[in-house]
Amino acid sequence: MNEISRKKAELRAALRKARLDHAAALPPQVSALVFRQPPAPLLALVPEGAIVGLYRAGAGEAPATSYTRFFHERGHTVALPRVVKLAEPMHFHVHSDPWGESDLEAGPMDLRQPHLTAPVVVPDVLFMPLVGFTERGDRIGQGGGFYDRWLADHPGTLAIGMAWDVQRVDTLPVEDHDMPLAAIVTPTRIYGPFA
Ligand SMILES: Nc1nc2c(c(=O)[nH]1)N(C=O)[C@@H](CNc1ccc(C(=O)N[C@@H](CCC(=O)O)C(=O)O)cc1)CN2
Ligand SMILES: Nc1ncnc2c1ncn2[C@@H]1O[C@H](COP(=O)(O)OP(=O)(O)OP(=O)(O)O)[C@@H](O)[C@H]1O
Repeated sequence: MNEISRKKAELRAALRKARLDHAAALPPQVSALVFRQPPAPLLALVPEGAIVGLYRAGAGEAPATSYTRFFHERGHTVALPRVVKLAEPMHFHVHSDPWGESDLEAGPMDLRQPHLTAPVVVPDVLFMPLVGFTERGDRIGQGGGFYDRWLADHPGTLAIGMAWDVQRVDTLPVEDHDMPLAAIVTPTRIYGPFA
């Protein structure tokens, strides 16, 4: 492992803990209100008819289900990531039932994901979970490289991060393969859109 990877692994562990502790400490009446619907400056980044990729949050992650239902109700095709093996790329599959989630199955890491049979799509706008971020739009994720590889393969997609405020750090080690974000939303702020 090189120096940067070691540093990233350390940061990831600390930030994952901060994220989990923060989410667990939120009073239910607060968690019910945050990330309810995308704020107007973010909505302006989502063209009519755009395919919108989101995620099914795991423990501690910023919840994305309300945004998913919101875009689905507005007539957008919504999609969620599906991962099979670490070595295989992640794909986005149509999520047809954001209210009942009857179209999801158990995936790795306790994540729920669409079945293999749901159509694969390429989101125009992608809301993604962060482990850490900077106010300039640098990000660090779970460490699988799934999002970095997917974004490298789909440079036309606009990437928006969702996070708790406690996940912000002053600087992150950046490697050549790291793909920056177009904007970040937290319960209190919007960072970007970056030019
Ligand atoms: N909500 C949500 N969905 C998401 C992500 C995410 O961060 N959040 N992902 C963001 O990437 C992808 C899933 N990421 C994954 C990352 C690692 C492994 C994995 O198998 N890791 C270990 C096993 C660890 C364990 O089971 O405890 C391994 O290295 O073998 C699987 C999926 C797609 N969906
Ligand atoms: N475009 C790419 N092509 C090939 N490998 C990549 C690419 N992007 C990232 N990787 C590999 O993925 C692994 C994890 O990368 P990194 O530490 O940046 O994770 P991360 O940004 O936290 O993960 P993610 O992108 O899933 O959120 C690294 O071993 C890296 O070499």
